[in-house]
Amino acid sequence: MEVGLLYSRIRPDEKLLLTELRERGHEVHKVDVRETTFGLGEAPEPLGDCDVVLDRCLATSRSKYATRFLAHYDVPVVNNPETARVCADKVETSLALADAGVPTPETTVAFTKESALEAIEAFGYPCVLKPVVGSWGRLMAKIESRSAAEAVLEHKETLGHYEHSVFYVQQFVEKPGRDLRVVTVDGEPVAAMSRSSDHWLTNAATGAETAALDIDDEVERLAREASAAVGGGLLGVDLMELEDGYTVHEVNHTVEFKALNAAVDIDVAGEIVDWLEREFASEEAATAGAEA
Ligand SMILES: Nc1ncnc2c1ncn2[C@@H]1O[C@H](COP(=O)(O)OP(=O)(O)OP(=O)(O)O)[C@@H](O)[C@H]1O
Repeated sequence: MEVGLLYSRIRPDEKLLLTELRERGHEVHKVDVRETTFGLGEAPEPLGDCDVVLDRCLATSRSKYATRFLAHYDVPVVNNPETARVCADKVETSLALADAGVPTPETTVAFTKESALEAIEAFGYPCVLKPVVGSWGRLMAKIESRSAAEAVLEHKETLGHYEHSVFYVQQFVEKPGRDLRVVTVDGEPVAAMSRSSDHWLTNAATGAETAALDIDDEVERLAREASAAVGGGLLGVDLMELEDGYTVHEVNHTVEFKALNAAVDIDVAGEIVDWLEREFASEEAATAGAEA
């Protein structure tokens, strides 16, 4: 297979994928998105010749448009632009999950600080204010009082990027000190872990402790449904445990899996490449890969 890897920084996750692809004899083209331009005609070389391009861009704006261009050139891309569009934006994700009947935390969106304050008061304290675009728990605020709400809203309105004037207010979920991450390929769970922390932010990027997780039927079903809701592909579905069931708070479209790979006995990159081969290798490429 010829695989394009669109990146701006090669993280350990990309290294794992590159190693796995090369060991299997696939030809990999690393393309730095910062040095590439996308026109309306032909695909930039060498992306046009690839059997599949992996979008591993860090910036959601780059992911969103680059995947769109690749689809325009008829080059298969993981993830597809619809998935990237939905997952890159927390409002879109919440709507997609709600439309599909997947349980997700109650959320209200407001466009001024006055109406955001009303939404916060309606949830009561604590509640959560999240940037609509962003990851690694950055700029997420747990709001514990009206005075804190007023201060954060004023900061966002005065100092924030224009996206910060979309106020995404969410119920605070009383989770048991951890959340769950399931990596899926077209809905099929590959591996899962829990991420525990004393901090309310329990994602691995904030230094949470990770542990392998055997998922139950309910988590598997929700991971499948969440994947389908956002358009499928290679995803990280994040869930929190409730007293009775689960709630899906995020679906990641350029999923990091280094921490997961270290936590489980499964070769996550290997499973991902197995899936890429199944989905995107032409018959001759698959044979070449098998012979290598
Ligand atoms: N509504 C909520 N109630 C309680 N805790 C929450 C809520 N939403 C998120 N969290 C906690 O905050 C962490 C980060 O949340 P979220 O995944 O939405 O942010 P993010 O910036 O997109 O992070 P990442 O991209 O690393 O997954 C979660 O792992 C979870 O522990």
